[in-house]
Amino acid sequence: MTLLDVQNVSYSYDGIVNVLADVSFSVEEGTITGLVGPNGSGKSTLIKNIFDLVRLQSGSLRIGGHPHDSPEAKTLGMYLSSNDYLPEFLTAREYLTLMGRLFGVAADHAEAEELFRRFSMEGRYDHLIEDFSHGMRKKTQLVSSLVLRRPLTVIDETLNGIDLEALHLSEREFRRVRDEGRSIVLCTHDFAVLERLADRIVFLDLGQVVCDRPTQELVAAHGSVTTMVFDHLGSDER
Ligand SMILES: Nc1ncnc2c1ncn2[C@@H]1O[C@H](COP(=O)(O)OP(=O)(O)OP(=O)(O)O)[C@@H](O)[C@H]1O
Repeated sequence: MTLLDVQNVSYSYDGIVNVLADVSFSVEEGTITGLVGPNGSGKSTLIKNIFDLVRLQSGSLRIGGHPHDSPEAKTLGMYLSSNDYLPEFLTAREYLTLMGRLFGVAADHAEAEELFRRFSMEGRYDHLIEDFSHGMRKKTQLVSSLVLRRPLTVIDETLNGIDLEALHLSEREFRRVRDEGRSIVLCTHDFAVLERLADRIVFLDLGQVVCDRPTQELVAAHGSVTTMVFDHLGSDER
């Protein structure tokens, strides 16, 4: 079943230049989708549209069949932003409690503490986020998404800044999320991660979807995601 449906979305910040131009794609339940594109291609703008952080100007966006700006849609999707802004005056436990209340679910603190241990943050769950390093904040964001189990999680560059051990664990956890029938949209410039994880790649360039294909098919045709991107960037059609 389709979990996220993006249809003909265009967006302009200034009313002159289209940052997104007629973007359409969909995300099925139980899948990992890689969202890739050069700097400034519109990935974050698209994500902001999906989560109603900027007002949709044209096209349609549905999450779980609900209009993206409805309360129903807003409980289904979680967005991990590319920055590490978290409420510094809360402990990690308080943060997860708060996030759980926003989504209307009870955070499983025992599971979160266990994930903190596995993410090499044992004993830090009751510490103020203010004292956390950049990587620890990123891992706190990841733990919150893993514990709160939203059907759709959009991860915008959150894997930047975490160490290899945490990346290894994250990949394992993301596969578990997929096996449980939930979906992830992973926005990253790390194509090796996507080749290992993503079922499908959506490539955005200059605000348009120029490739939307299963990863295996794409790698079979081009050799790698990097080659596909380089081929496109160097092509005459651009
Ligand atoms: N608040 C804003 N006001 C005006 N223009 C903006 C705003 N945010 C982004 N833009 C512009 O929109 C375009 C797309 O930016 P966006 O952040 O969506 O790209 P991106 O693909 O996420 O880039 P990156 O890989 O660098 O994060 C860029 O030209 C950017 O300058």
